[in-house]
Amino acid sequence: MSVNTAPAAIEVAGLSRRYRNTTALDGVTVRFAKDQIHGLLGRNGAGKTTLMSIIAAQDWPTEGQVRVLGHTPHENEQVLPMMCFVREDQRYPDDAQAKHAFKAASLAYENWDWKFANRLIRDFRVPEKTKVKKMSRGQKSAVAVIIGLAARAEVTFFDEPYMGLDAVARQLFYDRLLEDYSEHPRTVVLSSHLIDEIAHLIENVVLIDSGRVLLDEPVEDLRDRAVTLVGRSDAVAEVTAGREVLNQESMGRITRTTVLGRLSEQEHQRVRDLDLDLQPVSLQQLIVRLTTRQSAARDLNDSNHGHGEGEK
Ligand SMILES: Nc1ncnc2c1ncn2[C@@H]1O[C@H](COP(=O)(O)OP(=O)(O)OP(=O)(O)O)[C@@H](O)[C@H]1O
Repeated sequence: MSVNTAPAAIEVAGLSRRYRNTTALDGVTVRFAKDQIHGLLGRNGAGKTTLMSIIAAQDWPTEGQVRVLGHTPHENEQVLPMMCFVREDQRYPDDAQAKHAFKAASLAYENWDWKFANRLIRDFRVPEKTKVKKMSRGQKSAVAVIIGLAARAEVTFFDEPYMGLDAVARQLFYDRLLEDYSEHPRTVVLSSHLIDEIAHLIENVVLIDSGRVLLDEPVEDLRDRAVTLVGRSDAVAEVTAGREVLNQESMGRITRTTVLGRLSEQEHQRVRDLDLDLQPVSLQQLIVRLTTRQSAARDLNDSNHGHGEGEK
């Protein structure tokens, strides 16, 4: 596994957040490298929003430390304008129209780019003079996404920004994010359930489950953990024999199988001899399987060691 040696934009150590009956974060230690796009993934209720809210200083931890660009973000006037947190349930004043929301953002973020913002407003067809409160869910998401992009904050969090956006608008968001990021590199943390849709954008995956980090790995390494083989069923079965199968589909005599593990040089040769196709692995399938497997192992470990007693 390669180690991410880029300097950290965000460093989180031993972070916990407990509510009365819930432990939303449970000793999270993780770093997000500077000027990269990170995917923050996990099932519903895993703790993604809580983690981003605490890093963005919109919530307080019960325990642990956070540093953003070398500073403690909470009540820190120096760091707060460097961060932009885009969330679906963003509240705006009752009378605020979209143009007021953009104006407020332009004043809050020193790197705000009006030219880019106006282009995005046209692209997403945002009715600027409509009150945000009266907008459709997709239009509200578009307002939030435009602010997140045009702010060009040094650290930007997009918490499931696609909620309500149709397929065309989502693609537009991915395209504009990638284009603008390549011209103006910055640190982006993107939480999403549509893993395969964002797979080409993200360089690093942080996967959390029940408030703990299950996986923190470059996407490239993650993809290397499995292979997908397509071809004659008997030939695919020969090469994949004895391996853990993540996914299998058959149509007539053709089978498409994804298995865990790398192929040896010998196996690669066999793949060529048998005329099989090697295809990229679905990150979504891989992550779903790893989440299920690792959280089951952890639950077993916890029950053996009595972890979590007294919390429920
Ligand atoms: N204000 C709160 N009071 C009590 N419990 C909370 C509060 N906020 C979050 N939680 C709980 O903390 C846990 C983590 O929630 P969080 O919103 O961070 O998850 P998430 O990974 O963002 O989920 P989703 O993908 O569904 O948005 C959940 O069990 C949630 O019910």
